[in-house]
Amino acid sequence: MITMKRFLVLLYAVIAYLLFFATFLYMILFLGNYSELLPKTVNSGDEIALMPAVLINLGLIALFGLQHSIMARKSFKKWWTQYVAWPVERSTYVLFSTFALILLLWLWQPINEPVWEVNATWVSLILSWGFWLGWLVLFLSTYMIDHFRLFGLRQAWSYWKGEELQPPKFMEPGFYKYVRHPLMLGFLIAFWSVPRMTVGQLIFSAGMTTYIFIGVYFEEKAMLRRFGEKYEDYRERVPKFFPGLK
Ligand SMILES: C[S@@+](CC[C@H](N)C(=O)[O-])C[C@H]1O[C@@H](n2cnc3c(N)ncnc32)[C@H](O)[C@@H]1O
Repeated sequence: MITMKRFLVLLYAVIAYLLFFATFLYMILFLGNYSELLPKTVNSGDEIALMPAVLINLGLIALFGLQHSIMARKSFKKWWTQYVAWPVERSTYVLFSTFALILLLWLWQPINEPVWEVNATWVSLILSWGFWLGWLVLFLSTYMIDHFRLFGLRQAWSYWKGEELQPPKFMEPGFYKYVRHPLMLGFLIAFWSVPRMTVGQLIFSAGMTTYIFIGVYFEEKAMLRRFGEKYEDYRERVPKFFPGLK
């Protein structure tokens, strides 16, 4: 019975992870405007009137931001872990984030009016590479802190093996020696490395950038609560997003 329960927990975590991973890959291609590969991208599809499109898009970003922030709060975690057991708590968070992302990608309204369009081939090339560099920085950063814990697999794996889950440790590996938020920096690079920026995509990039700043503010407050002086010292020494910029 216990083995069955452990197996189901692991299965749930793996399914949540795979669903998230597939949706995230879709999002990358969606933002890269790979319309030959996807049924819909950030700029493709039928356009509706400007105002409703802007409001729908802002609403979708706000919904994603609220889900992501509220469910990450300590008080929320305290409340819902009465109903959701610790081995599946993070996976359930990942699952809800995936649903919010699917909704955003599915209901996104294209607004194809260009804001900028880079004509110089070399600048366009740099921006196209920047887009992929951003995702690479993000992906590597997840491994530097703990990819499997971040996406709930470590928790389920510990439960499967009957081990106690160790509390997260403060670390300064790799990119984290140079900036406090390399993962978010990866997002910022990818969101803004756009050779042809439309009004629709600008709403996405600006909206998500705003959310990143808000999310990081709350994350730092939580890190200060958890790690105290250690994190305070880290904040003194290491810049937030840009290496060398205090
Ligand atoms: C989505 S990750 C983003 C991390 C960071 N904001 C970034 O952009 O690289 C959020 C998780 O990373 C953890 N985290 C952030 N910095 C960390 C560090 N230096 N050592 C260990 N864990 C960290 C936080 O506890 C949080 O659960």
